[in-house]
Amino acid sequence: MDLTTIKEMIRIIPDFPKAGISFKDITTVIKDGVALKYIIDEMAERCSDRKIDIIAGPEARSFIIGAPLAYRLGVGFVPIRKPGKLPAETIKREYQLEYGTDAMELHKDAIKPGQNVLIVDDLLATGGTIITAVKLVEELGGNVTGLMFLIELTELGGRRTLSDYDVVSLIQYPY
Ligand SMILES: O=P(O)(O)OC[C@H]1O[C@H](OP(=O)(O)OP(=O)(O)O)[C@H](O)[C@@H]1O
Ligand SMILES: Nc1ncnc2[nH]cnc12
Repeated sequence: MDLTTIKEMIRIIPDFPKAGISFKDITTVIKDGVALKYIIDEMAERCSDRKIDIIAGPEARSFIIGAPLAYRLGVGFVPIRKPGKLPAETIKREYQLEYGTDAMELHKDAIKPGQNVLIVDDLLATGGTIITAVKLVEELGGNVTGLMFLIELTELGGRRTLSDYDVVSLIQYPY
């Protein structure tokens, strides 16, 4: 298995969920056990020189990658969720998507001040989702040590939005 093969396994759906969006569908990767193990191991490898106390990731697709990566690194995983899903006291922020607006919440006791937090997601597009996740984590006093993605859409400016942070992506699309 290698990253070229993983890229070939990603299914591209034109005009989903609306006209002009070239949707990168990772379900075709994660249904393959060898491919899923490979991407998690590859991410773990790229974390080896970092201090990570906990991983956080935004609903929903980051959960698929973030939880096994946390297990592999022997740390915990914290979900950042769409409004109304987390049951205890939360903090909340609104953000813009490539195709709409939304909001996310984080439990107030999810991160301890000073904890080193790796934020994970399946895909970096405009960076709107992840910068919101970063702000939520930082609001609780977390130290964001890195941002890890399976896919980066390089022409949508995510890296510019996240220029203060260490961004790692396994697969890039110039589209
Ligand atoms: O960099 P951005 O422009 O913010 O876009 C990237 C985000 O968009 C997708 O999630 P989506 O909001 O579609 O939600 P889902 O994970 O619940 O499908 C993807 O999983 C990222 O979280
Ligand atoms: N083009 C895209 N494909 C899959 N997920 C996305 N999230 C934001 N943009 C996306």
